[in-house]
Amino acid sequence: MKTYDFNDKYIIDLKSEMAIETDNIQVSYGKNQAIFDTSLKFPRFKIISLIGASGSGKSTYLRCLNRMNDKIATVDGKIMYRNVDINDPKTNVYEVRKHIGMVFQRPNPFAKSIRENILFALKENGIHDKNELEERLEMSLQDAALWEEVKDELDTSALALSGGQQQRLCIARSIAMKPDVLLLDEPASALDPISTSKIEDTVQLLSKNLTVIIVTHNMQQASRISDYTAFFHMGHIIEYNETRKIFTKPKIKATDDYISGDFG
Ligand SMILES: Nc1ncnc2c1ncn2[C@@H]1O[C@H](COP(=O)(O)OP(=O)(O)OP(=O)(O)O)[C@@H](O)[C@H]1O
Repeated sequence: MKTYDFNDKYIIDLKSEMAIETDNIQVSYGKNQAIFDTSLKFPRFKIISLIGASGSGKSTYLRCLNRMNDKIATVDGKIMYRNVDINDPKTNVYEVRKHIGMVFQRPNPFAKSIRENILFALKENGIHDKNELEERLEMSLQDAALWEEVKDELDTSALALSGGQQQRLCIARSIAMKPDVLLLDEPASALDPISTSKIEDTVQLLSKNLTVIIVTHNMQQASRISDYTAFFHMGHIIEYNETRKIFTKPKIKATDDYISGDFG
């Protein structure tokens, strides 16, 4: 296995308005440190891919951004969202997740109707106005490119949908809350190429209104859809730059080896 100097890194200096940023994040599972000193800034209305080999820490880092590691790991450092450190234990985690949504690798709709999958969390969060609920239902399904396929069967079970449709329903469920940031953990890895392409189109449309941070193993996908890409290696951020530059002219040898398949 090749070894690389973790101090040899390049992080782009971004100046635009940020949706969320992390300052010296460290994550440990018991004695095992999975993320070291990671400071990254994610600009508003952009798509950012997190890439790296299996076990490099991409999902661990992503999960920090809406406090999904709270019960399984120790997370030190700051995560700034709207001038608030959301990693502070005093910050209400349910409030955080209203603004920073997440969709996982495997579609996980509730065993309820398509309609209730969208409306459940809204009602739980105190939205009861019928017009508002109907509006959010249609808006989120439209934005997740699912409306035309399901508008006549909103009261049938979500579990009857195909895997790709279920994943778009999970995206719709997240965006119905009108989050600022959407975290996607390999959302298309369990899907066929046509469903994958629909998810990619959806993600690109969504970035008009929110910031998307996506973990992907698929480098073509990262280069097709993202504005910026962050490369992780063994828990260290090695390179963060415009996607075009990462894939055409990486500045760091480890990144170059990874994207050219000459790694490990
Ligand atoms: N729940 C957990 N408990 C203990 N260790 C974990 C847990 N989740 C991840 N790890 C460890 O943390 C490190 C980073 O794993 P992580 O899943 O974040 O990497 P990844 O880059 O997302 O990998 P993959 O691409 O395979 O999903 C690995 O050493 C992994 O074994």
